[in-house]
Amino acid sequence: MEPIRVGLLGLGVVGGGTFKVLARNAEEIARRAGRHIVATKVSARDVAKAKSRVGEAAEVVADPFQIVRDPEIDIVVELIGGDTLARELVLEAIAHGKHVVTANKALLAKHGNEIFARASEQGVMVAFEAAVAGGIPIIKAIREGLSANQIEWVAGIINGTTNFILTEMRARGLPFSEVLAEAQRLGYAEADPTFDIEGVDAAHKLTLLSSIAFGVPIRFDKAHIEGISQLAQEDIRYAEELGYRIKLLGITKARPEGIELRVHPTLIAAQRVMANVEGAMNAVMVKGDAVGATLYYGQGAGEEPTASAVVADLVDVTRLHTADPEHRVPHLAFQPDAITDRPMLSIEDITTSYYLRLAATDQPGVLADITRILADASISIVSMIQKPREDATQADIIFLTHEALERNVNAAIARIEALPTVVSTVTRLRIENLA
Ligand SMILES: NC(=O)c1ccc[n+]([C@@H]2O[C@H](COP(=O)([O-])OP(=O)(O)OC[C@H]3O[C@@H](n4cnc5c(N)ncnc54)[C@H](O)[C@@H]3O)[C@@H](O)[C@H]2O)c1
Ligand SMILES: N[C@@H](CCO)C(=O)O
Ligand code: NA
Repeated sequence: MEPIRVGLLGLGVVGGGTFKVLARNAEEIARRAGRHIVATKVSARDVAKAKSRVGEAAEVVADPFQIVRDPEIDIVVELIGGDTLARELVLEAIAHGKHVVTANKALLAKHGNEIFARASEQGVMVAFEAAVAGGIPIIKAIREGLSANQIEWVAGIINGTTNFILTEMRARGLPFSEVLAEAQRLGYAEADPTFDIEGVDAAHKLTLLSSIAFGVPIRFDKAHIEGISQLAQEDIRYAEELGYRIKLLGITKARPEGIELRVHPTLIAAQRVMANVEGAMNAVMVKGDAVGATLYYGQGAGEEPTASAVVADLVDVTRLHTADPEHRVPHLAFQPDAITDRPMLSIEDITTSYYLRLAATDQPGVLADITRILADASISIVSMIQKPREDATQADIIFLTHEALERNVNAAIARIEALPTVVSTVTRLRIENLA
C-alpha cells in the first residue's frame, strides 16, 4: 500500500526529533498505523543545513506554502511555532483538505476556536497531543480515557523550563539566569523564554486542557497568569522549612458558578507526589467524579519526548484511512454543538489556602494588628513563623492560612501593607492540597 506522505514544517528541536523517530521506528509505526508514514517533504529556513540532516530521504524546500498546497502531501505537521505564519499555514493546509498535526500551544490557545471550526467544516483532523505536556498522552487520556466522567478539576506542572529552574534553585541554590540558560541549551525553552518564565506557556496549555475537560470554548484571554520571575529564593526556603515545595501549577476547576483558569506559583506539601516532580518533568492530575484522582507523569519537553506525541498523532490520523474513516473523536472531546460557554471566574472568586510573608518592625502589638486584620477578613491562621532580618529591628513574618476567599485576602493585604509597622509589601503564594 502507498505510504502516508507527511510534510514537515520546521526542522528545529521537535521537527528534527519527529524526523528521527519516524525513520527509526518506521516498521513498528507501520504495524500500528496500517500504512507506512514517511516524511517526504520538509520546509526549513536553512535549506542546506536541513538537507545535511535529512539526506536523500526527503525533499527540502524553503517555502512552507509549497508543502501545505502540495496535492501529494496527506498530513501537514506544523513545528515552526508562533501564531502568525503558523496560523496562515495551518488554515491553508485545512483549506486544501489536509489533516494537521501541531505542537503549537500558543497558536491553539489563541486561534484554536477558529482552527477547529475550519477543520470540522473541511472534515479534517487537527491533532495536538504534543502541544500539552509534550510526550505525556494527556489529551488522549482526558478526551478518550476519561470520557465517562464529569471532570472536577485538572492541575498540573505543565512547563518543563520553569520546573527545571525551580528544581535547580531549590536543590542546588543556583541563580535563576544560570539555570534558564541551561534549560535553553537542553531545548526545553520556548523561542521567547519569557513565555515560560511568566507562566504564559503553561496558561496556553491549561486553556486547552480546560476546554477538553469541561466542554467550553478556548478562552486564553480569561486565564489568570503569574510566572516565577517574581519568586524570591527566600520564599522557596521558607516554604521548605514549613514542609512545602513551590511549583508553577496550572489549575482549572469547574464550579457551579463557572470555570477557574489560573497559573501561579503554588505551595504543595512536600510529601505529595506533585511536590516531587522534579527537573523538566511534567505531571498532570485529573479528578473525575467516577474515577477519582488520576495522575500522568513524564517528559513534557525536549526533542524525542515531544516527537513521541507528534508521531502518535500521525498514527491516529493515518488510522482514519486504514480503520474507520467515519470514526472521529471530536477535537475538543465534546461534540461541536454541545460546547457550551460558561462564566469564567476571576481570581478573586477562588478559595484556597495562603502563604503570606511580610517584613515588620519587631515591636509590641505588630502581630496583634496583623492578626486582627486577618480575623476581620474571615481569614484563619494555621501557623506562623517569625525570623529575624539582617536589620535586627525588623523581622520576616510568615503566615499559613486556612482556606479563604481571595477577595478577602486582597482586602486584608491592602490593610496590612498600610500599617506603619509593616515595612515590605506582602508576598502572597497560594497553597493547594490537590485532594
Ligand atoms: N522544544 C520543546 O520541547 C517543545 C515541546 C512541545 C511543543 N513545542 C512547540 O513546538 C514548536 C516548535 O518548537 P521547537 O522547540 O522545535 O522550536 P525550534 O526553534 O527549535 O524550531 C522551529 C523551526 O522552525 C523553523 N522555521 C521558522 N520559520 C520558518 C519558515 N518560515 N519556514 C520553515 N521553517 C521555519 C526554524 O528555522 C526552526 O528550525 C513550537 O510551537 C513549540 O512551542 C516545543
Ligand atoms: N517550553 C515548553 C516546551 C514544552 O511545551 C516547556 O518548557 O515546557
Ligand atoms: Na501530550
